[in-house]
Amino acid sequence: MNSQLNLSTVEHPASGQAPVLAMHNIRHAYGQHVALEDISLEMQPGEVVCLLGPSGCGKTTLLRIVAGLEVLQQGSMAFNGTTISAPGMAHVPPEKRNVGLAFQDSALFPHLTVLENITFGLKSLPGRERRRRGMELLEQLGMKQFASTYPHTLSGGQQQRIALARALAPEPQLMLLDEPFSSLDARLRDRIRDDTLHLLKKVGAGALLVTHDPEEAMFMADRIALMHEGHILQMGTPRELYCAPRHPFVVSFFGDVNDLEGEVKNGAVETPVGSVTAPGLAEGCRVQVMIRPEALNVTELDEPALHRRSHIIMAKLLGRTSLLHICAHDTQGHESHLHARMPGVFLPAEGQPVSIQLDPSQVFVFPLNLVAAGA
Ligand SMILES: Nc1ncnc2c1ncn2[C@@H]1O[C@H](COP(=O)(O)OP(=O)(O)OP(=O)(O)O)[C@@H](O)[C@H]1O
Repeated sequence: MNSQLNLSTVEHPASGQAPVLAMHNIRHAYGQHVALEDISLEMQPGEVVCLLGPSGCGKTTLLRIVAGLEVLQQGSMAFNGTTISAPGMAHVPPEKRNVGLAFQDSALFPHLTVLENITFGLKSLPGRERRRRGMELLEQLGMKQFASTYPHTLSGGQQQRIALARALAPEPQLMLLDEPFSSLDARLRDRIRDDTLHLLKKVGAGALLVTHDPEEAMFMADRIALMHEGHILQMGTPRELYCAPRHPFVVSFFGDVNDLEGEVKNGAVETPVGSVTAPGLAEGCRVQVMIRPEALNVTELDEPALHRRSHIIMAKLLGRTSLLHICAHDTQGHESHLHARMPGVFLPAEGQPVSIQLDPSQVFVFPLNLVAAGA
């Protein structure tokens, strides 16, 4: 980092080691449109953090602010305990930030060999050392044999891996990746993701990765920041977000869900698939009950088909699981259309009466009409 820049230092007595990235109260607007509001986030060295959320929620804007491609408007940001952006400070350009950038369409230099592409950012090192570092990265990617070939002879996936190695070569304190796998077909994407994760962990680089794919975020991330309309709605490990979501949006973003309404009576809510506890919610409170399809364990009943019993509407094989459409009845006879997901091939006939057991760990209760952002 440029020592001539007037950078102040932030102390982090709790961990002893300053976070590789610390952002506090970032706000960013394009004209009248507020793209980010009240964003605070810290990353520890070597940590992979995913910015996850639907299109337009502000992921790329946040990454661009970290990279220095957008000028910070409000809030502050520090790298390794050194404040790099804050009100009144001069903008530090991307090339002075010691970050590695890998974007979806990161193009390689066509007139340079693979090795020359990788060592492009290592001009300050002696020739032998540059070559050693470049070959080491190629070896880690299993692509040593391509050192002297030109990019146009490589497949899209191989080019993607070389672009990643080029960004990693100067040993940046932080890698910034914006949907780096989205231009690849599904099979290749899985492999490159896997390679990328192992390479990041092997070299110990921290990475901030943008994706709109929850499965990709869970695969890659140590922690996920789930964004919605310019806010971070919840930040935590994949397990925390999936198993202890703090907002209905977090539940529904991770997949299909049965969405029911009810009222808290004696600390619980009655649903067509049984009673669900509602800890911390007031008596009489109207609630949203979100039940993942995996929470419903369905068994066929050896009884005559009767409409007023819960029964199968349709069953579809999806591959590793079967999706059941069920007409479920509560004790008052109200009907609900529910989805259940069962492992393997389980395809009961239409009209088959069923009983349904509920796995409470996959059921989430929230006060009705919880406002999305900032809740
Ligand atoms: N240069 C710009 N000028 C004006 N508005 C912008 C600009 N860039 C982004 N926006 C708006 O800011 C909001 C956040 O955009 P951003 O690209 O950060 O979202 P995103 O979550 O990365 O979306 P996507 O996944 O589609 O890339 C959107 O409403 C977008 O239309």
